[in-house]
Amino acid sequence: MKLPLAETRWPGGGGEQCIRSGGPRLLPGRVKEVREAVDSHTWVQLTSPFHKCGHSCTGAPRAGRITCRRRAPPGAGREVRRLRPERGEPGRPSLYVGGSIPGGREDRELYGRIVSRLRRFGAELTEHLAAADQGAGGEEAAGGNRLIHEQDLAWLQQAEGDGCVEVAQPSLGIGYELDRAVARSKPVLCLFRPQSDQMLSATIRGAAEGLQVQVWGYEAAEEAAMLDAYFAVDPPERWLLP
Ligand SMILES: O=c1[nH]c(=O)n([C@H]2C[C@H](O)[C@@H](COP(=O)(O)O)O2)cc1CO
Repeated sequence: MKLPLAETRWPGGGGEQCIRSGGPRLLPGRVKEVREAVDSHTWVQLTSPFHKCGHSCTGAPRAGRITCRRRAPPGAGREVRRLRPERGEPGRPSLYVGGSIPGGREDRELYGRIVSRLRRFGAELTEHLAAADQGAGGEEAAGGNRLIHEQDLAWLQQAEGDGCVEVAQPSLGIGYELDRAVARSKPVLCLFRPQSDQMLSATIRGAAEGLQVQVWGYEAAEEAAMLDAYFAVDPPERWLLP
């Protein structure tokens, strides 16, 4: 996936803030990445504000930015880092959507329709699922697989509204996400297309339990009606704290 937030800055330019290490507010997996970014005089986008500076800071740190004002060695700062953007919108319940990446590229348009319908009900956190430039190998994110895993789980945790997973394409990743969602008591709608020529795992069928995990059969082109019906009964706003 090509991410728009990857940028390069020369240290010392334009009033950026300075930081030596990420500090305790960073996801643990990102501390190394932040240190590397500082050392290589690149900058990275973070999801939370911070203020832990070993150099001289000017003004208030800006949320989500990190840079180093040390003198750059020749050639430093040219690396373009590919990062995942911040997700969610204040005041709207955030929703998680999952679907197979390696097995589901032919369903990308369907995933796209699910993602855009879900936006009616909340801020969608995992829209990269339907990204046009996403190959079967998945994303290329700075920080690699560990970052993808940690950030997906962070988004899952962040989701106030229900999760929605398209389960027609067998996927270890979806099974894992479903388990994590259940462990965190997040309601999940699993959408399965009986006409997909796939067998839905009995374990997933058997995971359906009351309101928390629901498994619905549908046909492609019915996804909007399914989501409307699901959220009509269980609007995600109820998950927002007052
Ligand atoms: O690059 C990725 N980025 C990513 O967010 N995922 C997550 C989102 C999907 O809901 C889930 C799919 O898992 P799998 O790749 O095993 O089909 O994993 C999966 C990959 C690559 O497998």
